[in-house]
Parts: sequence; C-alpha cells; structure tokens
Amino acid sequence: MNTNITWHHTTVTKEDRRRLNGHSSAVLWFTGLSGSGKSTLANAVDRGLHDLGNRSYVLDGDNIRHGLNQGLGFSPEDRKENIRRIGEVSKLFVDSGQFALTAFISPYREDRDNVRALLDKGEFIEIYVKCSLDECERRDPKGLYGKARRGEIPEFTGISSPYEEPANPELTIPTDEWTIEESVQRVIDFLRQNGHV
Ligand SMILES: Nc1ncnc2c1ncn2[C@@H]1O[C@H](COP(=O)(O)OS(=O)(=O)O)[C@@H](OP(=O)(O)O)[C@H]1O
Ligand SMILES: Nc1ncnc2c1ncn2[C@@H]1O[C@H](COP(=O)(O)OP(=O)(O)O)[C@@H](O)[C@H]1O
Repeated sequence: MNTNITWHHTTVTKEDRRRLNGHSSAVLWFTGLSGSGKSTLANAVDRGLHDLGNRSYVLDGDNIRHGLNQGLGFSPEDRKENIRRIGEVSKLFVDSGQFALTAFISPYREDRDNVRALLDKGEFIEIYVKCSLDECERRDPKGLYGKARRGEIPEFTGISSPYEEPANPELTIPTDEWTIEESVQRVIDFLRQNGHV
C-alpha cells in the first residue's frame, strides 16, 4: 500500500460533465453465464443509447482480457481481480459522465457487490442476463462448452466453476424467453423511468 499519495479533486466535476452531455452516467453491469447473451445485449443497448444521443461504451470480458487484464486466468482469485479492475475502470467512466456497459460473467456475488459499493446510489445497474445452462450449451457460440465437457477447459463457469445468481438485480432479462429487441427496450425503459436518459 502506497501511503505517499493524495487524492487530487478534479476541477471539472462529474456533474459538470453530465450537464454538458445532457444525461446522467452509470454502469450497466451485465452478468450471466457464458453464452447467455451479455455481449450481444450490451452492444445492442450501446447502439440504442448512442442512436438516442447518449455517450456510452462497452467493456467486454473477452476484449479486456486481451489487453488491460492480459495474464489473468479463471481461478477465483483471478476472476476477483478481473472484476475489481473493471469496477475501477467503470467508475472512471461514470466520473467522465458516460454510461459504461460491462459484459463479464462476474460469477461471484461478493465481487459484484464490491463494485456496487464503489459507486454512488443508483449508479450501479445490475442486469442479470438469465439463460438456462442447457440453452447456453445449445448456443455454444464459441464452442467452449463442448471443450469444457471434454475436460479441455478447467474451471469453466456452469460446468466446473460456480455461478452465483444475483440476489436483487435492478433488472433480469431472460434471453431464452425475450427477443433481443424486447430486451433492449426493457433496459432503455428502465433508464428512462429512473431519470438516466
Ligand atoms: N474457464 C472459463 N470460464 C468461463 N469463461 C471462460 C473460461 N475460459 C475462457 N473463457 C472465456 O472468457 C470469457 C469470460 O471472461 P470474463 O472476464 O467475463 O470472466 S469472469 O468475469 O472473470 O468470470 C468467456 O466469454 P463469454 O462467453 O463472453 O462470457 C469465455 O469466452
Ligand atoms: N434473446 C437473445 N438475447 C441475446 N442473445 C441471444 C438471444 N437469442 C439468441 N442469442 C444468441 O446467443 C448468443 C449469445 O452470445 P454472447 O452475446 O457472446 O453471450 P455472452 O457474452 O454472455 O457469452 C449469440 O450468438 C446470440 O445471437
């Protein structure tokens, strides 16, 4: 722990940036099994928000693990560190007056709650992308479930590593029941109803 550092308050505040943008800022935290539809939905909501004139950006597990979080694996400790870093990055986006849309499995409730605790009330919108394991395995968009079942990927979420469902998410989107369009509309409606956009 470095004790010789002091927090420097910014001259332009989060509120200044929100005023300029004409909307609030928040984290839309998509969580769910691999193949549940996190990336698909985050990108579709991003497109919807963008087309409505809002500033937003998607942080996606696969992509972030190629760069910022290169070197982290899938042990509980590495997943925790992965989510901790993304929580901090998301907070920077919120401070910059934008919407961060994150698409990480984030299987541990405690890790997600730690991110919630980093942010002010109403800024963390937990979206449970709910889809049965059977349906995720049927979709298997990257062929990973097949590999996991053959024992080629250790600690695979849902197969050999746990997923803890959100206890009290702001939104639950059942992607094995709703279309992508319905799901996007539901998220945008939530943001409107809560004065975000
Ligand atoms: N062991 C294991 N378990 C789960 N997922 C695995 C694993 N190995 C690789 N992958 C691929 O990595 C993506 C998940 O990365 P995340 O950063 O979202 O995971 S986590 O939040 O730290 O649990 C995940 O992407 P999504 O399918 O988009 O969820 C997989 O493509
Ligand atoms: N209603 C739906 N919502 C989201 N994705 C869906 C839906 N129906 C089918 N899919 C498909 O499921 C797959 C989900 O993959 P992806 O978005 O990469 O999931 P994740 O990011 O959770 O791993 C995609 O191929 C997507 O087209």
